Parts: sequence; C-alpha cells; structure tokens
Amino acid sequence: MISVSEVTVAYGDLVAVADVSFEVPPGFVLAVSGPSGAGKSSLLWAIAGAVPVKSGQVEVDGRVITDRPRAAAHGVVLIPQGNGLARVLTARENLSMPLLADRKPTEEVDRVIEEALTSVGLLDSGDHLVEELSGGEQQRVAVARGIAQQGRVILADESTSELDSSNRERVLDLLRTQADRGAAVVIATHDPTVAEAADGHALMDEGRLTWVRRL
Ligand SMILES: Nc1ncnc2c1ncn2[C@@H]1O[C@H](COP(=O)(O)OP(=O)(O)OP(=O)(O)O)[C@@H](O)[C@H]1O
Repeated sequence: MISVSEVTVAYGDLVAVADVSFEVPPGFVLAVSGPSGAGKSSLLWAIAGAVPVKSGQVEVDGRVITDRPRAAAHGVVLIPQGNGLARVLTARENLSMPLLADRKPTEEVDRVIEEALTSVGLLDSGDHLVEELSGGEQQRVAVARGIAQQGRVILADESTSELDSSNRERVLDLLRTQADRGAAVVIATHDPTVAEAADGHALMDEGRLTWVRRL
C-alpha cells in the first residue's frame, strides 16, 4: 500500500508537487498524466525516496519513506524516465546489479534475469551493451530490470514512451501482472491508452493532483 499524505516537493522556490494525497492499495495500477513539468516525476521520486518531501509524508506498507536506500530495501522499485541504465554494461549486467546488491544467490539471479529478459522479448540481446540497443530496446531492458526486482511498489516513469503498440501492450501486461501478484503500481504517462488501461487515473497540473477516474 502506497500512502501519500499532503506531500509537497519543492526545488528552492519552485513547488513541483503541491499538497498531494492519495493511496494505491496492493493489486492496483494508478496512471498519472499531465503536461510536461506538471510534477509527475517529482511525485514518483518522492514515493521512491529519491527526493526529500518539504512537507507531508509517504508511507509504504506503514513505513515512512525517508531516503532512497531505505525505500529500495523496502521494495520500492523506480523505473526512471530515461531508463537509468549503465550504457557500457550489458543488458544482463544491468539487470543483475540490484539483484546482487540484494544478496540473492547467483543461480536465482540468473533465472530471474532470463525470465525478465524473455518477458520483454530481449533474451537474445542480454549480452549486448546497452549503448548498442535501440531506444525502445533500452526502455524494455529498464522495464525488465524493474520487474525482476519483484517490488512491493513499482513506479514506472514514462516507461512506454518509445515503444510501438505491441511492445506497449506487452509492458502494460507485465505491469498488470506485477499488480496481480500484489504490487502497488504507479505509471506516469502522456499516453491516453496507458491511462485508460489503469485502474485509476489522476491528472497533475502545476503540482496539484485531481482525479479523472478514482481508484
Ligand atoms: N532537480 C531539479 N531541480 C530544480 N527543478 C526541478 C528539478 N527536477 C524537476 N524540476 C522542476 O520541477 C517541475 C516538475 O518537474 P517534473 O520532472 O516532476 O515534471 P513532469 O510532470 O515529470 O514533466 P515531464 O512530463 O516533462 O517529465 C518542473 O518545473 C521542473 O523543471
């Protein structure tokens, strides 16, 4: 369960997220859309502990999110806009890093990576350097890395923006499967078809959140 309570995020005088509150229970997918600069990424970063909140509080399953390392340890997975991959490592190496940091056994890491790369249709590209992959392929590697972590919370920031329609469907199905196994999922998106596929849809504008379709 993600609980966002009266959260404000500011960069100096610029208020990016203004007094936002909502909850996402396990098993649900929330889409957040809105114009560029509306504060969607900042909201996701706040949930991920990647940016401090000026006021208010984010809780995941009752634990207050204070910083990124503790959020990550508590299963808050961020699939960042721009993918956040190491370009000079292979796809497989990128997937392995958070899993090995989590001290998972090597055989399990190998199995999870195979499954995740297969699920995004990139098993044959596992040993390619990220910089050799197309933009859409890199985006799918980032999604594979996110879902491989089996988080309690998955925050997908524009994770379908470079995908054709069949790969977009594939990624939406994967995020839905994550919700079905009990994750709370938030997707920031400009794509109306992604918003329609979610259980709830909120709109951000100048940091404020309003509901288009409540969860
Ligand atoms: N690190 C930062 N320092 C200062 N200002 C920032 C920082 N990150 C974001 N901002 C500003 O905060 C506001 C919200 O940005 P944010 O990236 O959260 O919006 P967004 O809705 O995700 O936009 P987009 O759809 O273009 O990704 C913008 O005005 C942006 O310029």
